[in-house]
Amino acid sequence: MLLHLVPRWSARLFGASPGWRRYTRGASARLKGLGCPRGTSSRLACTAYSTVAGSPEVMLTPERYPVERLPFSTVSEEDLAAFECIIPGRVITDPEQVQTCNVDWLKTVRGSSTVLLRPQTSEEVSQILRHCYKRNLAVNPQGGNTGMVGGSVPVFDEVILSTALMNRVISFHDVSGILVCQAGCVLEELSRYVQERDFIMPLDLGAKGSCHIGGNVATNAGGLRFLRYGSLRGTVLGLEVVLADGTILNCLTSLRKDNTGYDLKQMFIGSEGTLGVITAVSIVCPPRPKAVNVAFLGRSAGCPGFTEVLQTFRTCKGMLGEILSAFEFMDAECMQLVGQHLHLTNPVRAVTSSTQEEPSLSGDQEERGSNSESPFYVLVETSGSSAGHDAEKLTSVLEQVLNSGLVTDGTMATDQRKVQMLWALRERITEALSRDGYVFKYDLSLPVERLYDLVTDLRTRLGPRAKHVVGYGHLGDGNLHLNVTAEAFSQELLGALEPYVYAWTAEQRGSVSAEHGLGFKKKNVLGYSKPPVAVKLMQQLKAMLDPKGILNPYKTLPAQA
Ligand SMILES: O=C(O)CC[C@@H](O)C(=O)O
Ligand SMILES: [Zn+2]
Repeated sequence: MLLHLVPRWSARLFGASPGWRRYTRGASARLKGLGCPRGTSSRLACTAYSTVAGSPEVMLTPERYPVERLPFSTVSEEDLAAFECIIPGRVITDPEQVQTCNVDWLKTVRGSSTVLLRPQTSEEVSQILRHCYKRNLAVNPQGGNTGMVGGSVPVFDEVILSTALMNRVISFHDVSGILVCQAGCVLEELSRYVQERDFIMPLDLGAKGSCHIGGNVATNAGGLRFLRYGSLRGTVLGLEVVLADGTILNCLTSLRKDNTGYDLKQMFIGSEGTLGVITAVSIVCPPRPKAVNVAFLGRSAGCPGFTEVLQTFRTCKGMLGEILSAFEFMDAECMQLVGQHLHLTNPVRAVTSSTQEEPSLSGDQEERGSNSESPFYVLVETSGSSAGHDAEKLTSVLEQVLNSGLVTDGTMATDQRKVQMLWALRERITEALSRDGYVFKYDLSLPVERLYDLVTDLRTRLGPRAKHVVGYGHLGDGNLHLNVTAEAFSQELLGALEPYVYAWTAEQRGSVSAEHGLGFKKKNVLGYSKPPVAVKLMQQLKAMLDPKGILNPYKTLPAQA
């Protein structure tokens, strides 16, 4: 039986944690002896949570959204027989198994496909697409199904083409760090594989336990290491892609420099399976940092300024230079939600008296802070090659931000387990939000100085209609994750959010999708971030590469008038 798991976000509760330090303002003189080398920079792998099967029914996408089925063929017995010839025993029609792949992990969209195909090779993908193309059957390529915008599941009855069994590492070069693998390799497994060889993957996401590298590339996923290692557009060196008509495009080179003609792979990176099916990836992996340190910082209430968060970022950039590997932020409502739904402990929450021990700080705790909730928290990570040197640098930053009053509380972790615990607070916000109710998600690029204004603006605009309006994200990349929760989906709330959020973003010359792509849910708002000429060119490219429009229809591009 096929068990499709929803994302395995990094998990674990805080427990007693000797070996990490808490800092409060004024404690900087005691910042000493930090910086044990860490064996790895990956966060905790964790238990998967519930499967879709057995959960309450998700509304069918065409019932919730205005979308018309395009005139594709429907899968016949003859088609199933043809698929069975291509991939014997890997044509899944059991409704329960297919159902899992019809629903996105956020449980917000649901297609009605009746068939799931599980090829193992590019040749098999090619034969499947050749058949679908001839028969005018629509295809939904699917990786780990961890997307946020409804791009990874069918809208109607598209054939689901899963990369789950395409999970072989093809080669790894231990001098260059170049990894070549099939598209269905799970990111966390690749991370483990390259770490054993003293490298790391250039990207890391909360969904690493389920997402596939092919899906990461197809959506141009950003994630938690973007600040340091940049976009997949830079780290992916080559791709193998099967085109809509079944042609195999082999651009799976491993060259760092190749200036011969157009860089075709870039067209498929971020195309969300609408231009071709990525079947293999060549990617350059950075050397594994010998030391990773994480500081988690907060501020006491009464100084709610986002300005101080920005100044802290500026200080970190200036003082940490090339070893700064992440600068993430979250607001107090996020912290409240990870506490409420996941029982994670706030490591810098101030307490009212010395009798209120925080178990997570029972080790070498420094000093208590004031007795209030911080309006913002930041997570700063350094990754470098010299443990002592890196810790010294981060310690100086902490001294600086504490002494200047930019932050009032902080904790620093040097060993892997504590680092993972701090990261869990940030990585598991998505999970906490989805336990809070229906989530309206926005993933925006904005000028950093305006990054939080939209959150406060929306709190006023929405009032009690929203349960929570939260802001968090990759501040170092100018990327805000604005999430609004409500008891249930509501057209009225959606109407209050959209197009308002998009128009606001466009006014700042931001992007309506910083890293999640457009998928099904955001395809009609592309025009807020791209001029009409660009949209038209994209539509022409789509028509050229997929003239029948069978690849991931209803996604990424607005329907042509
Ligand atoms: O759930 C979200 O809105 C963001 C998910 C992910 O991109 C993250 O950075 O945690
Ligand atoms: Zn993100």
